[in-house]
Amino acid sequence: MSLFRIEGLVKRFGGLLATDHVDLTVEQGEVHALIGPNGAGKTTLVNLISGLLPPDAGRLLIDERDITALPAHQRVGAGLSRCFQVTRVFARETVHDNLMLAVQAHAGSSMRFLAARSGERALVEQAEALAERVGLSAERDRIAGTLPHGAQRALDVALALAAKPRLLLLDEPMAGMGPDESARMVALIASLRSEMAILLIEHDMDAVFRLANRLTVLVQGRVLMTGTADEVRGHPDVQAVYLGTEAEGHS
Ligand SMILES: Nc1ncnc2c1ncn2[C@@H]1O[C@H](COP(=O)(O)OP(=O)(O)OP(=O)(O)O)[C@@H](O)[C@H]1O
Repeated sequence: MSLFRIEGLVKRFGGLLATDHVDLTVEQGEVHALIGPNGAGKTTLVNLISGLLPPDAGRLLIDERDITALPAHQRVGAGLSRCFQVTRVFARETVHDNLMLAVQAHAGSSMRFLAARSGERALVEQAEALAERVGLSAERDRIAGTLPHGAQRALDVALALAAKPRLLLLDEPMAGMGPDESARMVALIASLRSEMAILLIEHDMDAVFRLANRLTVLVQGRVLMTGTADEVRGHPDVQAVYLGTEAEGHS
């Protein structure tokens, strides 16, 4: 049984089929990459998954629970957490305060039965554990907006992890990063794999091929193929349609 399943998903914009009967599964412990040339429909699919857009047909299931009709915020409760291409970090707050806001927002009902002081302590411990998880413990008291870009993206991942997701949706986590920052983000994503399923949308093909157990290639809204890195690399249609455009300077 797949942790996450997309069945026959369709999205039309007027006469354009931006999502054309897409089927896709993500297994527990898997990094599944979604790739495709510009305009293939990756952003539309991400918006359908996170609930920012309603589909015209099809279903989305987490652990066999149908989440198709749930609004975005309720999908988080169902186990879906998203990192954004545009970061949602509060730039004027410290790293620690950003994390405290996130863990408070997701504190379960069990917290309400704790005395105020031990409840607060438990939240602080969670915030500190998240900072450590993404390598930001030393930056605890830094104003988030003053962190280097890569560290801000790591903080964004930590904010998504505060929801304790079963499926983490990463939308171009390496965007705008230099090689060192990318390498750190690759290591971070790899370290999360055992705890959750990850759907990764990323243009950095080195990172994708290093991380992904399977890849789905999207072209004009349709799934061209799903396979391992070797299967995708070796597929003549992929080389023609996708990697060909990549070599011509697609970012
Ligand atoms: N709100 C909208 N209204 C009309 N057409 C749209 C809308 N959003 C996306 N499209 C169209 O749907 C198609 C898929 O776009 P989408 O942004 O999902 O592609 P993408 O693979 O994410 O591309 P990129 O890598 O450039 O972000 C494109 O042809 C785009 O012009």
